[in-house]
Amino acid sequence: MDETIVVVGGALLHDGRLLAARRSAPPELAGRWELPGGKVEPGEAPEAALVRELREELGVTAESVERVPGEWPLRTPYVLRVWTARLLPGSADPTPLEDHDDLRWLSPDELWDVDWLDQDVPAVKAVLRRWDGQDPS
Ligand SMILES: Nc1nc2c([nH]c(=O)n2[C@H]2C[C@H](O)[C@@H](COP(=O)(O)OP(=O)(O)OP(=O)(O)O)O2)c(=O)[nH]1
Repeated sequence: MDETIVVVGGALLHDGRLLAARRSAPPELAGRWELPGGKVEPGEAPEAALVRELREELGVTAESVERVPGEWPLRTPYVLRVWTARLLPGSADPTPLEDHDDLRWLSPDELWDVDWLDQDVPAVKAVLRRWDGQDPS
């Protein structure tokens, strides 16, 4: 039986930059940077969960674009899957409403300026590979 619970991460891309969010909780993750998102609820499509989480956490209206290949284990039973996403016309600018206390739009050459959660590092590398066809490895 598959008891995996998917955490969706949003690689929100805008004007050639990726949005990184600094967690404010729980204490063991606070201060580290991640892709905004959260747990998929029972019966919910991951793309819908991503749109919901981006609205709740950042106050934006966004849409998912495409799945970034790969899956990254978090603490059991969670796994991280990532979709690229974009802001829809008329969306508010992202604001750290819950779970985060800082946001940064990072250009490709700034991506490693922030202290990503360990488990997000391979996910961000996968995003970068899709982005402009670059391969950072
Ligand atoms: N959103 C997100 N969570 C991540 C990432 N990397 C990572 O290890 N996590 C962990 C942190 C949390 O333990 C878990 C997701 O929890 P969350 O707090 O963001 O999800 P949620 O909004 O649905 O939370 P809640 O309803 O339980 O409060 O996955 C990431 O890139 N994005």
